[in-house]
Amino acid sequence: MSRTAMRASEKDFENARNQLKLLTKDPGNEVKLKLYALYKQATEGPCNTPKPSMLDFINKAKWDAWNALGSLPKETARQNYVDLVSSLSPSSESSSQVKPAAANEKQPGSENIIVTSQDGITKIMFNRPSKKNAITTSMYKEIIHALKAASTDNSAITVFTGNGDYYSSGNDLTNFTDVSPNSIEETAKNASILLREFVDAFIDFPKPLVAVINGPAVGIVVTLLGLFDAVYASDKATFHTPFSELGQSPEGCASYTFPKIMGPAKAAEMLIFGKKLTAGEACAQGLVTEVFPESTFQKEVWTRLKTYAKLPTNSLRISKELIRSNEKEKLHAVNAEECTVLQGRWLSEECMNALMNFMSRKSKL
Ligand SMILES: CCCCCCCCCCC/C=C/C(=O)SCCNC(=O)CCNC(=O)[C@H](O)C(C)(C)COP(=O)(O)OP(=O)(O)OC[C@H]1O[C@@H](n2cnc3c(N)ncnc32)[C@H](O)[C@@H]1OP(=O)(O)O
Repeated sequence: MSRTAMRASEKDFENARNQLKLLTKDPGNEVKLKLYALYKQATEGPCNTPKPSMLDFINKAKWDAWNALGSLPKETARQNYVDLVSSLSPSSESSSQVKPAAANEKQPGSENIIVTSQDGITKIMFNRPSKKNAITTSMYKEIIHALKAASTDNSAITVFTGNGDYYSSGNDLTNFTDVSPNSIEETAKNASILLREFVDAFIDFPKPLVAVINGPAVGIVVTLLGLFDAVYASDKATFHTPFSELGQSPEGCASYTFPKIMGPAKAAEMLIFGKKLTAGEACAQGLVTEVFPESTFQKEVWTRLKTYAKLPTNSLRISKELIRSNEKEKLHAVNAEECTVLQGRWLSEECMNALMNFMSRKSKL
């Protein structure tokens, strides 16, 4: 994807407002309501007016759309507004990146992350099977962008999955190996900033987020699961967070979500001692919603998700908001703390030795 994650400035926002006035084609009521809601959220914050009566249809629809954004931060609303306007303008070079979802529409980007929208579901797929779907620096940025686009597209739910035998082997360990000794500290700082923004995008994601775990999952793709609303796993999936082995520490808010989900003792076995769980064990501990036999996994899960995606979209968002909103501030604080700690870990001898071990194993030294 050409556009990396950005924060829209006041100027971008103003430009988007002007660009909207120049539209020649009516974008339709649904999009207009989204624009209205994002504009109000960006300028006034969360919905702060009394709910109109049931019979005041137009104002009620506007109020519902604004209210559905819950506590979405003003900055995110501003960015989403700019992205949505840009997607409506035929002259915009980035228009295809953030279009509202249409049937079987594939969004362009690098081939390592494939984003498609169909049947009310936006699917974000790790597509680097020869490297077990390890996540490169540009993939982190593409995922942030894909989540921002999915938060305002027409889909009801957003699903992550992997192509090939792995869901993902987590962070690409070579992200850190091409760094010159003089720029190690700067790289660690930049990585910490990117990681924080990446995890923030999951914390703030307003629609139901589902993981379809088609195979083994390692590292950050496991820790993030505590921020998902449903996790469906094939019985050949495993869940592994080998942070101590790598001289690192947990991220993705797992230091907070895992003890809450599975209790501190089980969380410690995973996050401190790196115990790998089978899908059945992860389900018994509450990290996974349901496990399916590999032979029927894809069919059963996608059939179910298509049914869920037909549910009223505002209701889905509002229910998610009710479940998650009280935790958001805490999660952002946990994320910030984990990223600061990791920044220090990446500079440690323990971490550098672990990366060297991985590289020497690769080069068969
Ligand atoms: C500004 C700087 C940018 C910074 C970017 C932001 C950083 C954010 C960091 C967030 C913190 C995240 C933490 C984690 O995710 S920790 C987990 C990291 N992952 C691992 O430790 C897994 C490492 N891989 C393995 O152990 C094995 O490969 C695996 C068990 C997954 C599979 O083993 P198998 O024997 O079946 O297959 P191969 O090893 O032969 O793998 C096939 C090829 O794929 C390459 N591969 C696999 N995983 C990774 C990986 N994580 N990173 C890089 N490369 C990977 C493997 O090397 C093989 O490649 P070749 O065919 O070229 O040898």
